Amino acid sequence: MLHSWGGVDLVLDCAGIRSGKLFFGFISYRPDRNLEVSVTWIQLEPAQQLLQSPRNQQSKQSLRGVMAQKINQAKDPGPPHGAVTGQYADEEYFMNVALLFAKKSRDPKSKVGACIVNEEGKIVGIGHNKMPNGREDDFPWKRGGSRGLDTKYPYVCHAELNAIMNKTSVDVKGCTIYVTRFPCNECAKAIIQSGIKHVVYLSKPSAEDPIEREAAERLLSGIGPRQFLSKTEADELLKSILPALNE
Ligand SMILES: O=c1ccn([C@H]2C[C@H](O)[C@@H](COP(=O)(O)O)O2)c(=O)[nH]1
Repeated sequence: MLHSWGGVDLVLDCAGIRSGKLFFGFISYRPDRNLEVSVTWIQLEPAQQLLQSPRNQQSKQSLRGVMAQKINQAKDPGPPHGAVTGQYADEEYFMNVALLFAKKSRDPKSKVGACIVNEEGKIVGIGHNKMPNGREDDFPWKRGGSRGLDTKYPYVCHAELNAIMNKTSVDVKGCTIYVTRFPCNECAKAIIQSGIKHVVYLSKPSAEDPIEREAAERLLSGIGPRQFLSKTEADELLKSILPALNE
């Protein structure tokens, strides 16, 4: 995509999200000089606003996080929250670890996985939703609106809590938690109390209990949870918003 601006030809090359804001990178190119002069990051608008704009409703599902492939191709200007060093491919890797652990869950309906990563980019905790240790066969996996004693809800230990409890480091202060599902309000409290500073989640299914969801949102608002985007989704997002930029 070639644009001309003040005698400089600009090649739109990459885009990404930093701290919940959507950025576009332009590789500037002067015909009289060498290719690739610089990469500039321009903040456009909060990503959530972009997701909600009617123009982008059709791609709402795909507007869910980071434009990973493009970012991987670009030189990484730094970690999104100061939590992960190195390339953005790390993000995909950590979310995949969380997904791998979700697979271990015996919950027939909702398998959740979590992976805690420290500021050096090392995994220091993993967990999935499971019944309490040693009591794995003692409680039902049944669902039920009433959430009574014959359902899983009063017994199951959530993935985030397990990841925190399973930590291999002294503490998880300043860490990032990659979790396959938006945390509930109880996990939000555990995340905050443990000192985890960043939350990256994959899916956000509609909540059974809107009060609990709202509480989770409020609790995590200080952390600014961020939704993860796969490589494919990132490319879709780029494609879907390019026409709008060219209007
Ligand atoms: O933050 C969360 C929220 C939920 N979970 C677990 C607990 C249960 O095993 C399922 C939720 O069951 P539904 O059938 O989808 O109601 O997910 C968790 O680990 N972390």
